[in-house]
Amino acid sequence: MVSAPIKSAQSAKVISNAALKTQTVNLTVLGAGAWGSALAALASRNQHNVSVWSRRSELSLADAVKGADVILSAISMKGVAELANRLNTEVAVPESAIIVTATKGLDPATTRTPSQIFTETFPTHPVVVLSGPNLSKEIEKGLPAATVVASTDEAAATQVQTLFASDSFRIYTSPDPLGAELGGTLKNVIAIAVGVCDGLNLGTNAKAALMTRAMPEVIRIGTHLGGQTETFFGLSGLGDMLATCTSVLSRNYRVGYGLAVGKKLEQILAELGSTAEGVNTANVLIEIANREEIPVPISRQVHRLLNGKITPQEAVEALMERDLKPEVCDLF
Ligand SMILES: NC(=O)C1=CN([C@@H]2O[C@H](COP(=O)(O)OP(=O)(O)OC[C@H]3O[C@@H](n4cnc5c(N)ncnc54)[C@H](OP(=O)(O)O)[C@@H]3O)[C@@H](O)[C@H]2O)C=CC1
Ligand SMILES: O=C(CO)COP(=O)(O)O
Repeated sequence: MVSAPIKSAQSAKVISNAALKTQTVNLTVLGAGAWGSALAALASRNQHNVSVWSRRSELSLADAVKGADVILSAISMKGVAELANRLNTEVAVPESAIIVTATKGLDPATTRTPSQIFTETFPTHPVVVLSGPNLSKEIEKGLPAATVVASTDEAAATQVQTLFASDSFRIYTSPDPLGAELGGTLKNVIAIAVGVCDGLNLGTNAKAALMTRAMPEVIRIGTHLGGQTETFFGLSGLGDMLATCTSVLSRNYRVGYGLAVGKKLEQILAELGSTAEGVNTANVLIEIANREEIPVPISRQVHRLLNGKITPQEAVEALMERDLKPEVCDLF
């Protein structure tokens, strides 16, 4: 399955960033966590009008989205479906507003991605996915980073690109929202596996093998769900996998590391105090893999580990003892 063709015919047109930056955009960020706050700061630095809403804020959702040109959701996956429903039924979303989603997860009730939820809820609005190797703590410090804004509406993707782009945040557009979103989502489960690998001190060879063998697994399930193969080799796929699997800043990596050094999942999550989407994603991913009969050996061991069915050591043994086979990538 491939993504729908892009609506706009501007693919060859080079748009002047300088010209677009002169237009001030009214941006509403929904979610005042680590990622929503970092993205709001990037847009503020570009002189846009930014308001940030969260379920704890005094600002009502209706007031937050009033007059918005762009509405960006950066809340945890568990709240996305409810938020989309509230936006649809309780408030007046401006007709021409672009909806951007920066959440990396799968809906536990329906297995849908955030962009699928927003597209189904707001079929007349352009929906853009923002996803890439973006550890928010580094971005907050102004360290250089790159990301992808992906949409079937190329003009909308270009507008979002301009809204956030700066000398320290380089943004590429893509016509594959599902691929960009799924790369960022599925790698969280792999980051848990790599955290286990490091927590058990299994060495660099093991870590390289794990990340490399994770690629066909991510591509197999990601393409089955509608992403394009090449997207998984880009910033939002391989790029995000490398960032998340090799940084102690990653909360998903820290979940795996903590389990490997003998902590309980509940304790690790309490200590994190923020979202580690890979825990929920592992459950939804295994539901999909079982239903569609897609082999996901690494994610399956992560799922068993998270659900207390095996120890970290047993998870490693289960992976090493699989039948021997040729390397040739069994992508589909
Ligand atoms: N941090 C990062 O480096 C990056 C994170 N992401 C993704 O962004 C998303 C958010 O992550 P992050 O900001 O780090 O997480 P945080 O835990 O820091 O913040 C989560 C935000 O979501 C809100 N939220 C949680 N549940 C609900 C709900 N049921 N209804 C409404 N709002 C809710 C929280 O509100 P409250 O404060 O009231 O609980 C908070 O504003 C995740 O999907 C993550 O994978 C993507 C790229 C980088
Ligand atoms: O998605 C991220 C980096 O791109 C953030 O990773 P964690 O959610 O594991 O911290």
